[in-house]
Amino acid sequence: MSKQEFKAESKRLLELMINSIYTHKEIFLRELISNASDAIDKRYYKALTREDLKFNKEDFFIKVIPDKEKRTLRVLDTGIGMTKEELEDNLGTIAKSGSLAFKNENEVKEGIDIIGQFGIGFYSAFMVADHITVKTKALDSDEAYRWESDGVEGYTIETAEKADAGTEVIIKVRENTEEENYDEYLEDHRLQEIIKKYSDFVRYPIKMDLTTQEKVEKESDGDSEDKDPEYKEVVKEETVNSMVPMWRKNKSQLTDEDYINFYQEKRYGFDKPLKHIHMKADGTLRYSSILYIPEQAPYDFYTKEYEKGLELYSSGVLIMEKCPDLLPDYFSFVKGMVDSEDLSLNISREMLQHDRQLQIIGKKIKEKIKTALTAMLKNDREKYESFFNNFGKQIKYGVYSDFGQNKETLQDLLLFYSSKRKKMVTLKEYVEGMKEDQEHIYYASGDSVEKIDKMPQTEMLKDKDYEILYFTDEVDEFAIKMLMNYEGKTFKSVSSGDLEVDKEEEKESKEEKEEFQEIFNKLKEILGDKVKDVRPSKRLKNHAVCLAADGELSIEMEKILQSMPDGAGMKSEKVLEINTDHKMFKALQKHFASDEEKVQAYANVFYNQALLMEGITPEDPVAYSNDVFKLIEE
Ligand SMILES: Nc1ncnc2c1ncn2[C@@H]1O[C@H](COP(=O)(O)OP(=O)(O)OP(=O)(O)O)[C@@H](O)[C@H]1O
Repeated sequence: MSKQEFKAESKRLLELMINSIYTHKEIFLRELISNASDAIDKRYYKALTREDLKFNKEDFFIKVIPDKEKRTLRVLDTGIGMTKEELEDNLGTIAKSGSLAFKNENEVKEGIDIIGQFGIGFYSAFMVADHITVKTKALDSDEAYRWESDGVEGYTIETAEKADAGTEVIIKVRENTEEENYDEYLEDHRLQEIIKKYSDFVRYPIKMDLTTQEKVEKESDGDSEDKDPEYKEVVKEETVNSMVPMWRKNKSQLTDEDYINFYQEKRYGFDKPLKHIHMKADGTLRYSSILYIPEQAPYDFYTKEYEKGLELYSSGVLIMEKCPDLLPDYFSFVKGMVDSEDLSLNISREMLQHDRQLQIIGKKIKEKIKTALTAMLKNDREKYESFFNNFGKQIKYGVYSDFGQNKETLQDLLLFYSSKRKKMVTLKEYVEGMKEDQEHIYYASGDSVEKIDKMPQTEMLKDKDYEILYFTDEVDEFAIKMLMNYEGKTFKSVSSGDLEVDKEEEKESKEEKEEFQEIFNKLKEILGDKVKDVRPSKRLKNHAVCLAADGELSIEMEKILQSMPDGAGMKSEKVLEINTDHKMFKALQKHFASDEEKVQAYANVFYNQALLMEGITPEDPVAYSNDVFKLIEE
């Protein structure tokens, strides 16, 4: 059986390829510039390997020249050029990459960054062009050639005139359509913008003739100021790209200022970064990265609109503006870039073929950020607290999310306000400061430090000199529940039914309960399902009542869950605690045997007062108010 070759309808294939591979038309310029840069690289390589060739860096550049009248855009280079055969081979065969062949044939050395590998990029120019001309003269050749094509009907090659070696690609820009504005590819500022975005770190200068306004110098009559200055348009050749990628430089060559400038130039944020991390890896997977911890959270940071990610470059050419896979969610505030020459790109260069490489880089990045934050916490507490103020919530979400997978990584980065030290403390610091027989890490939840400070439930612990951590973010208690314990110490809410502070006092409290059993039973009967229990309190000193919660769900958590669309059914097991030494309890005792109506009012007022102190509105404010009046009327 004879083997048949596949036949391809090349016209269709070309059309398909051009219009379905790329998401953004503007990348055609990135592709042409990358080809030009590859061509110069090849010439540089030849110069390294041949004695008779010199490579004077200044002579090698890429130039981008738009012409609005002719609707042409020219991209020229002083690279290696192409012979007639190479033109046929490389531009006449789709998916044939002369650059990949060059890389394979030559042992490409350090300092050469050949980008092309698929043999596709060139044709992306047909997304914006209806006709392309390539004029080229190969190094060491006397002949120049012109390749022309309008994309669908094939191409022609004929001899041409060209003085020096190199290539000039002339694209005839399409006319605007209703959906598409092609004129922008003839505008200086737009071209500049595209070059900066994708090709800023191409190693050779990308030049453009740019028009600027210059003041006309007039004959002046002494020192009077020119009230009516005249300007003229001046065209100057300028280099548009920055060329040297900062991340390739050695750290020792760079100052803090350089890193700040880079952050601002790249518009990673409008603030100043708190810290930068510059890393390079030279193992099997080579990459460099500059990461920043910003000073302030962007306005949309805690919204769904915020997109995390790092810029991803392949050999200095931008592949992705925000590559999310390089950052875990809990470090989503980190900005910066990664450049690697070892990425396996897909043909559009918009994605990677394997995410394994990203996983490896991402893991290292995660470790570096953690190390940097830990060092900041240790060596520059003020800076760390400012960081935590902005991004701490994200770290807490990190502890809580993914079923607590990352809690160990993150637990030592947490800070909470301490009742005792009146400042932020780490969990480690809390545990180190625990009283000898203290078993739990105590915390109190509320809207603000000020409000928590006044919570009746904190009275007794403070009195006995226990330290309490104040949880003011909604996520705090959820995160801590996920953490379960820290260095073997479990977390306990000041509102929990059983504080386990003083065993002796607890015994007393039991005895007391027996003494007032009848009253407490009655109160429970009146309040019904609203509370799980009514008990005498030992934690209260000056206040009459408070709410405590038995079980896992605290009152604060219930409030948060209630505000969520599907959290309405979640209820905490509320316990009404009453201070039996308080005047109000004594008043209740007085009426207990004689006035059923008053006892009802007391029960409701006690309960609703406790709710109010938790920031919860009574279910029936009118009934509550009437009950209050009933009690003060005498
Ligand atoms: N300006 C140029 N100077 C010299 N050779 C060029 C130039 N532009 C293209 N070529 C040749 O044409 C080939 C095909 O280019 P094309 O852009 O289609 O693919 P590529 O750059 O090899 O790969 P990729 O699709 O990954 O960009 C290149 O490999 C190179 O050999």
